[in-house]
Amino acid sequence: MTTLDRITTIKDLPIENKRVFIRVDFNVPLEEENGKQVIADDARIREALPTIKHAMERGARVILASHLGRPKKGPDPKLSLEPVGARLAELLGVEVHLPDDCIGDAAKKVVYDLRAGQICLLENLRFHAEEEKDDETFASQLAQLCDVYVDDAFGAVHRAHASVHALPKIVRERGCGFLLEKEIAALGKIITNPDRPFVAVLGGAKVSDKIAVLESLLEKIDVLVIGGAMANTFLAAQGINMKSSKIEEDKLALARTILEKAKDKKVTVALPVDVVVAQSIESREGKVVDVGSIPDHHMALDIGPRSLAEFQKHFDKAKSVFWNGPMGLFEKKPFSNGTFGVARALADSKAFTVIGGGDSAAAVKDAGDGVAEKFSHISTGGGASLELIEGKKLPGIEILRR
Ligand SMILES: Nc1ncnc2c1ncn2[C@@H]1O[C@H](COP(=O)(O)OP(=O)(O)O)[C@@H](O)[C@H]1O
Ligand SMILES: O=C(OP(=O)(O)O)[C@H](O)COP(=O)(O)O
Ligand SMILES: [Mg+2]
Repeated sequence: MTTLDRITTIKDLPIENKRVFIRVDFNVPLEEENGKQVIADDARIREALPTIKHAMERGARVILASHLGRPKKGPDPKLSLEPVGARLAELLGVEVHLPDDCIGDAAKKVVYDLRAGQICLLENLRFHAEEEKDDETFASQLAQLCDVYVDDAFGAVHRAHASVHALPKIVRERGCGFLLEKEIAALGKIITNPDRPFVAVLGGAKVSDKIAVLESLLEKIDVLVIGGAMANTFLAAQGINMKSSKIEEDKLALARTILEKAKDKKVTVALPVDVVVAQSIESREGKVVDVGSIPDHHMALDIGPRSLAEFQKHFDKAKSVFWNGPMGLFEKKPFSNGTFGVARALADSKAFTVIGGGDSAAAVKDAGDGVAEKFSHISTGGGASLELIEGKKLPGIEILRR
């Protein structure tokens, strides 16, 4: 079981007057409004506040660092952390300094000028390809900025990336923040000893990342409910023509293996029987069709009402539910019913319900008044909580141990 054994918490780290690098997960969902990037849900910023405030109050010179999105090649103004810095400044009521690069002279200038209790937010770590390569030279450039390393980026601890892995490897004074502690404590029960039946609900768009997790997840669960873009690949793997839907062609064989393995393990798999389709993600309305009857040039963008009713039957019997990944393109109204329907169904269920993921967490908050509050735990990490439940050791946690 994952515990925080031999991991120092920020409370016990010598941070007074020190330069303290806090890795946060400020990878917030964004919406474009009149050509500007606007934060759709600031939960990941709010959840990091206890650690940030603690460091400021103890007179640390605080250096926050995060990734945002998946920039393809170098700096991308649409994925700048600038709006995040502005929101953070509002929430804290202090100035947040924003160097325009996370390493080099731009960063050094801002960081070395910080006084005790002051705070800066480095620009998107992924503007450097070295971040995702866990590059040691890049990590040593980040290390030049700080004396102490704190990881509070729960949503990114499953990534062996430079700011999560190579950097803490070389900073002797290292530990975790309050959010990481809180997440591990809250997820503990569902990781080690979930009440059964245990239902996992998987959706979302990060199919190639998350499909591999399903194979070992089958060892832990009784029912696997699949929706969202994840379901498209599984339906295609069963020979259904998904037409223009988003499919991961190179994962079809793996999807078949998972379905076979589920049969062997007597894990029930529920896939959509109907979907909401449209010709493009910009379409203003969708049409409900059976999965076998998707019209040419149409793509599946949500689960349909019959699927929701089928999924509900599994939720009614569940004692524990873990959900990661929306059931469709819920950000657009015509394709939100499946996700909001599952959210409402789980909110009303008697099971221990955990939802994880930046987008999933945002979705339950949009699902209606009082829905989010009825979940037992809303985790800031999707992939991270999924891999913890799967039983994996996560690089960002393991590297913090003494
Ligand atoms: N059928 C679909 N087609 C296109 N996008 C989808 C579909 N289903 C889900 N999505 C998208 O998946 C995204 C979230 O995926 P992911 O990041 O894996 O979830 P989370 O952040 O909760 O872990 C959402 O932006 C949603 O619009
Ligand atoms: O948003 C995140 O994960 P999630 O979408 O699984 O919740 C994390 O910030 C990790 O991002 P990544 O999957 O681009 O490495
Ligand atoms: Mg996401």
